[in-house]
Amino acid sequence: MNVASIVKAELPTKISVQDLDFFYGGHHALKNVSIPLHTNKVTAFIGPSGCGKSTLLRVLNRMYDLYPHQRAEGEVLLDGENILDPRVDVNLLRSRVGMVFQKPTPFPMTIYENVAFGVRLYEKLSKTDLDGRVEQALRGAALWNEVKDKLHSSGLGLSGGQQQRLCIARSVAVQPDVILFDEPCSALDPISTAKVEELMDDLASQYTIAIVTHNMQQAVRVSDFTAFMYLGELVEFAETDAVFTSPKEKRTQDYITGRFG
Ligand SMILES: Nc1ncnc2c1ncn2[C@@H]1O[C@H](COP(=O)(O)OP(=O)(O)OP(=O)(O)O)[C@@H](O)[C@H]1O
Repeated sequence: MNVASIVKAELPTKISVQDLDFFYGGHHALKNVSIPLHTNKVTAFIGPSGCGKSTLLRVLNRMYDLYPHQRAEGEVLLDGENILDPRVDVNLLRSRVGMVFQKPTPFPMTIYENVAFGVRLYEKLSKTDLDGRVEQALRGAALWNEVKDKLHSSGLGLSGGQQQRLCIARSVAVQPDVILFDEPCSALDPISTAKVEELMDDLASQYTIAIVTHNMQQAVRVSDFTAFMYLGELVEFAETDAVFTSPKEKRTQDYITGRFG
């Protein structure tokens, strides 16, 4: 079934995944997945452990390239260009499609350097422009007010929630088109989680966002669209309200009502 066709066709699409298969050696982890990520919308990926959510996210910025024996087949179009094409510059791709991981992973350097580091890889900015970019990114990640007086202290001295927002600032600083969040709140306390969720809403005005989450309430709170995956297949994809109030597939219904997973 072409589940993606159910969704409003008129919305602009930033990423279009088409007939994607993914293999870890002999293990077929994604099976014929087709799904759009609509521009400036938040798409949540839900489903039981091992269904392929993180794998799909890792395909979207070719993270799997770092590992031998992992391979993707099909097409992933970013603004119409197939990013699975071996000729694509993966460094450039990763500057356009940023990723925030489950555990905050600041570099062992100052708050300022954490944010400036990626920018320096891609652009040569004057000191004033770089300072401006760092401030803008920290503001964008709702962290500026908490760190503006200690920009030259270590990023590792921040709380877990602040470290995660620092990682978001690091992604935002290189001005990507898309940000991928892989369970970004699972290591955070409820207050930090609320801050990151609130932030996601603001970020969607500028970026296209995909988030993997085990927390269904979180998917409802933060996303415009929800994709339910099961055993490597995309079972259902629709507007979040529709998925949670009137799922079309029994497996989705069973999952969201806690019958498995
Ligand atoms: N490095 C790997 N080598 C081999 N198989 C892997 C590897 N990483 C994941 N898999 C397998 O691929 C499938 C999909 O895994 P994936 O991590 O994408 O699932 P997930 O839905 O994100 O799970 P979780 O919710 O537990 O994070 C699983 O069967 C998993 O065991």
